[in-house]
Amino acid sequence: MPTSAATPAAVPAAADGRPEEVVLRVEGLTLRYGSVTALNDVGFTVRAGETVALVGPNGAGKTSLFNCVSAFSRPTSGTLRFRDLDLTRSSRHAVPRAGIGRTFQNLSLFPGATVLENALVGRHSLMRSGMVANLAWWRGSRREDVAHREAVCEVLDLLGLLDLWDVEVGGLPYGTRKRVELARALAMEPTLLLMDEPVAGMNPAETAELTAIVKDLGRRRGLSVLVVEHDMAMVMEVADQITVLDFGQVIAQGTPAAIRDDQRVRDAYLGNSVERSTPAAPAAAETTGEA
Ligand SMILES: Nc1ncnc2c1ncn2[C@@H]1O[C@H](COP(=O)(O)OP(=O)(O)OP(=O)(O)O)[C@@H](O)[C@H]1O
Repeated sequence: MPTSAATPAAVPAAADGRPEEVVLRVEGLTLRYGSVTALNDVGFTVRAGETVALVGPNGAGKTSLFNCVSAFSRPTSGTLRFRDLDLTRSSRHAVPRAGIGRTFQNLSLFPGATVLENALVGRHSLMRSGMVANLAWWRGSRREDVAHREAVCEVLDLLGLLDLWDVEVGGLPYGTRKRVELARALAMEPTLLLMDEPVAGMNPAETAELTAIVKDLGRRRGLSVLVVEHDMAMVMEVADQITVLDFGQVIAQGTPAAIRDDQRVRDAYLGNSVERSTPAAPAAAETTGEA
């Protein structure tokens, strides 16, 4: 599986201390829906192995940005590059094949299929035939494709799902189903994982479990992650960098410590919730204007 590079070699660092290799570059991104400007001149980067969080109040533009990165929406102007791929010109089908995986705010699993079958669907971008055909094939065939199954079982093991491989997804608790969805995204061997509100609707134990998994993916396994999340305790725990949007504009960027101490962010969004949910801040780092 993609994350099998369990302990990545030391990553070359840029002058700002962040990894040098840029995986996702967003520059001057603007998206208008008629008279509504959902994104206005947004810029940031996701570097190799980094977890970058996008936060902001309702309507700030987070989903609009995710939709641009997934090629579900075409930006009005600006640059959006995933490695060498121009995402402003890509079809949405090209995005997973290029190495961008996604989990959704609302679960989109096959409830009558098993954990293994659902995760195997994530391999479809690595196969020649389509997703539904693949699902039917896996169910109907006794022939095993060892490489695909082994890769998926490795992902299930990583996410604590291996014991449940033959259980139908529909009967599983919500938090477990969210992990199955993550397994499906990881099974496609992404370089960049987009996570849309991964802990929304989870109880505290499920949230803690998923938070640990996301940290592990980014820090120990070298996966780049872009996460939208309203749970600021989770964001502060997993993020290397945070970009804060308000009314479609970037109002702050930087490390969790810097964001926590940024007055504009406090005024616009965080209020006192961060103080309640995170330990006392160390001396504030500078927020960066660049990504
Ligand atoms: N299809 C659309 N047509 C018109 N306006 C839209 C459309 N989608 C989003 N918007 C507007 O764009 C702005 C940004 O919305 P978006 O959903 O991206 O925000 P968000 O930060 O994801 O909010 P939330 O946290 O509530 O999901 C909002 O003003 C929203 O009403």
